[in-house]
Amino acid sequence: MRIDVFSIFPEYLAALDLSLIGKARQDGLLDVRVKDLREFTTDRHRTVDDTPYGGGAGMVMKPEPWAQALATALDPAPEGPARPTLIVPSPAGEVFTQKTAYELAGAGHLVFACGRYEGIDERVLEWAGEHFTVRPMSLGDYVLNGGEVAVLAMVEAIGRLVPGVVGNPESLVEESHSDGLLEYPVYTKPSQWRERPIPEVLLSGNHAKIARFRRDEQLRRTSERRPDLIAKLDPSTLDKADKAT
Ligand SMILES: Nc1c(O)cccc1[N+](=O)[O-]
Repeated sequence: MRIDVFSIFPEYLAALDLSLIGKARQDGLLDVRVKDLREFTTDRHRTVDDTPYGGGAGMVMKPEPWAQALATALDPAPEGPARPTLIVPSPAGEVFTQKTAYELAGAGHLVFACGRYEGIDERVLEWAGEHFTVRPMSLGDYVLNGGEVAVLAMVEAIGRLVPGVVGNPESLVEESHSDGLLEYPVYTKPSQWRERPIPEVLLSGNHAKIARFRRDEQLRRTSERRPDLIAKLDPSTLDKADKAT
């Protein structure tokens, strides 16, 4: 998978050189290219913003640097009909979820445009629609100063699902949101810590009982912390035993 990221703060994306994503880049599983938007300006001040038409506070990102930058993500031209997906982190975007991460993990080429200030001139997204599948995307309903933090989160969530990136694919199965529920609590040695024991069933060696305990904990946690997810559950994901809970 090729991933292009454009930002006026490319050093913000240095975290993509680390850990799992960093290793996937070294192994050639992810081809991540971070570029400074200011490389695509033409004036001596490397200007990327200007005042908003219609007035209002703040500045808006100029269209031409973005068009020049995004055009480099189209080189070499996509093979066949598949168009790169342009993700624009924005509070006005669709909500990014684990389902989105799985969907995008299957894409061949993702491009991320990190907006700053009051945002990117809307005509950039209109122009980009001729060359990309454009998807404004939000991590949640809160305000950030730019898209870089969101890109770090999305690239990690997507990248780890690309085959070969995570050593043991099994570890992807029982995670929060992988089955629509929150993950169960985990414990490790010592079995007694500051007068706190671990749930006894985990020492039983009875795999069926342990599985039941973990499933019950998932349902309990999800009901307590994210009742909205329970409402969304596909009834088929609840097996007979769950229904008996
Ligand atoms: N919420 C927000 C923002 O305020 C600015 C850029 C990106 C996001 N987001 O992805 O959630």
